Amino acid sequence: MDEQLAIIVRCAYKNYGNTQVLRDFNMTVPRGAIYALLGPSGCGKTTLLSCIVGRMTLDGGYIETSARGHSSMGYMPQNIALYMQLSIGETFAYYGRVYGMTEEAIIIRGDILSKLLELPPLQRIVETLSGGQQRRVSLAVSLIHNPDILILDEPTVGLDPILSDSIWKYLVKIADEDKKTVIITTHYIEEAKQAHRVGLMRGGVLLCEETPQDLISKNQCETMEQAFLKLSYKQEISRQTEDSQLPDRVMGKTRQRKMKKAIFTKQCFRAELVKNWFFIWRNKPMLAFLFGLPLVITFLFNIAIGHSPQGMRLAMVSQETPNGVYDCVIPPPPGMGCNFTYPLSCRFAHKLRQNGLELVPFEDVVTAIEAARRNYVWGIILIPANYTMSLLARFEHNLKTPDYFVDHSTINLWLDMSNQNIGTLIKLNVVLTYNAYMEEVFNDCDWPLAALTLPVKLEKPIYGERVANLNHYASPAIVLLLIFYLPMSYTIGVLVQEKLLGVLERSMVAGVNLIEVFIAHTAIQIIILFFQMSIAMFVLYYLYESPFIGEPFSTSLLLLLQGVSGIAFGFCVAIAFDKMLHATYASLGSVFSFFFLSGMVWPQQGAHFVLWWFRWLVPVSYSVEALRALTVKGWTIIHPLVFKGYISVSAWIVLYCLAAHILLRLRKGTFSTA
Ligand SMILES: Nc1ncnc2c1ncn2[C@@H]1O[C@H](COP(=O)(O)OP(=O)(O)OP(=O)(O)O)[C@@H](O)[C@H]1O
Repeated sequence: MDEQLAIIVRCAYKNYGNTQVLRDFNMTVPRGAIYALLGPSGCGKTTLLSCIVGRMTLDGGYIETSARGHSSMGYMPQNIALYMQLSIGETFAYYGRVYGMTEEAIIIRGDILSKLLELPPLQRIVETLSGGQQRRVSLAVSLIHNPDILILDEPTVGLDPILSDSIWKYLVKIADEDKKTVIITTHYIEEAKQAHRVGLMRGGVLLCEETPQDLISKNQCETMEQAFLKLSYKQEISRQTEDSQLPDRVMGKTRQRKMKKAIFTKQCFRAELVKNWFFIWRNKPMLAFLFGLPLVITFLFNIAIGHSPQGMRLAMVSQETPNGVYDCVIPPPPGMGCNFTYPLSCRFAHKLRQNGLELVPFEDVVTAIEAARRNYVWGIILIPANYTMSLLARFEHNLKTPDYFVDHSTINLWLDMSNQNIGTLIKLNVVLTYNAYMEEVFNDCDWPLAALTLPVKLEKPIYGERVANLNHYASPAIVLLLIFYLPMSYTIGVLVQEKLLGVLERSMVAGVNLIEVFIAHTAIQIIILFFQMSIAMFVLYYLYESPFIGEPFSTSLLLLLQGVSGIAFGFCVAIAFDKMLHATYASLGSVFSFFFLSGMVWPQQGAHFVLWWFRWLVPVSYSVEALRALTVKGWTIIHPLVFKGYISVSAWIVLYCLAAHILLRLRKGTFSTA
């Protein structure tokens, strides 16, 4: 490239779908000149600048610049594109670090720019500044590293004329004295008089490229505005013929030099790390969400799930006593021994009440069933006539019990099973209550308990507890899903927001790459994850005593890996979707699927066989099993089931990173919403 030139654009073509924005566009920017790019709204100025700074790629043609690296170029996008939670000083420090400046140089340069641009005090948070002040900070950011080439997209919009004038004077000074090159777009045609060269653009084509004086004199006009109007009319008249002459798209090779930079630099990583830290620290509601959610969810999970329903109404029809259950109001006398003057049906009724069931007396079964149909009771218990006598006779005659005693010693139970959980729990309650009351009778009478119980003896469980507890079963799944979901939603929220504000793109134009963004983001997230994990595990395993006999380090490592996989998944979603709503739907959809497939609601072994075959495709499936084995069984990483969990979660991290890389390539390296 000619030494005297800073930027050349040749035969450039750019389309957005079917909309052609640049058509055979040519432009030559000399070194040390201010080049004012003028044109009506929508003619393609921003698109062209985006291609020059590398935010977008051309569809045809080529762009060459004399910039040696990211720090040779300063870019001020059209939108404010600033991190709202940072102060002005922190914003300068962030970009200064990205450009590799020393802390001292950043301070000196920041002072110069804040005087020049009349900025508010450096400790003011960007969010609290007016629109005009934010625009000036944005301009200062593009100047912080004193670049050789400045690309400014409408820097003077909304500024008062005196300030605009001083900015123009500064630009002229750095161009004349320091040989800096400036490309500036503006809607204020007259202010462009101070530029060394003016390019008039219309409909994606450059109409002319002259000095302001030549533009006025060659078109025999008095002002630039008149010259622009004249050229626009000329173009309008000859558009038909021009259109047919210009090819729709150049088929030749596209050449757009990407600025070289190492995959990972300490300076960008540090800048990202500090910026992320300030973002979280300044965002108190976000902090409350990050630390409050694991606490609230695990707490709610424990108080809302796994407990037996209380006060369930059960109709009781007792044919043993003249007034049914009304005769059972008086509790059994204490220490009555093996005495059956107090009916056994009343003893059973009393025990059922003790175990949380509300018994509603009914005279007959038909009315009771009617009550169940009206949703008044969950079931009906029928105690037959002569129950006590028949039961005793059954014990006495055993295998030779006459049918009458068999029928009259049998309690009938009808249940409303429309709610499977409540129906099953009432059934279990009635059976367990029956066993307990019978044990009492056998003990009172000194009869052998072995004659009562099933000839199957349940020994102490090898792992877990004697009575299965749903909460304890689901704890590993809930903690794992939480540790996946929280970093994922945070990553998606932060990155899509940064995309929408244009700050991520600006950082990337300044030289940050997504690997640095990912690593810095993950580093901060790991600190947060540590607290989130501790909170969730404290509530589940300490406060609500879910069984934990495992090794804390291996457990934390698995959870940490799961958290990192959540971050990586969040990255994929944030790259794939530009709109917050779409990203939210994608994340919610996946978390819901993981929720069902993790075995939290129902054991994975009970899923459809197709799901069982493909459960390796479910990112949390093996890790939940591994976590259950780690916590309840106390197995270690050397056990194949636990090892599989670690391998699975690590493989998913790699897979998500690969998917993010492919998505980014498909998007031609841009990470923008444009
Ligand atoms: N992401 C996009 N998808 C589709 N069309 C787009 C997209 N971005 C811009 N355009 C269209 O491309 C054309 C050029 O847009 P561009 O922003 O480059 O214009 P501009 O000259 O900078 O306008 P202004 O001066 O108003 O900022 C416009 O017609 C715009 O509607």
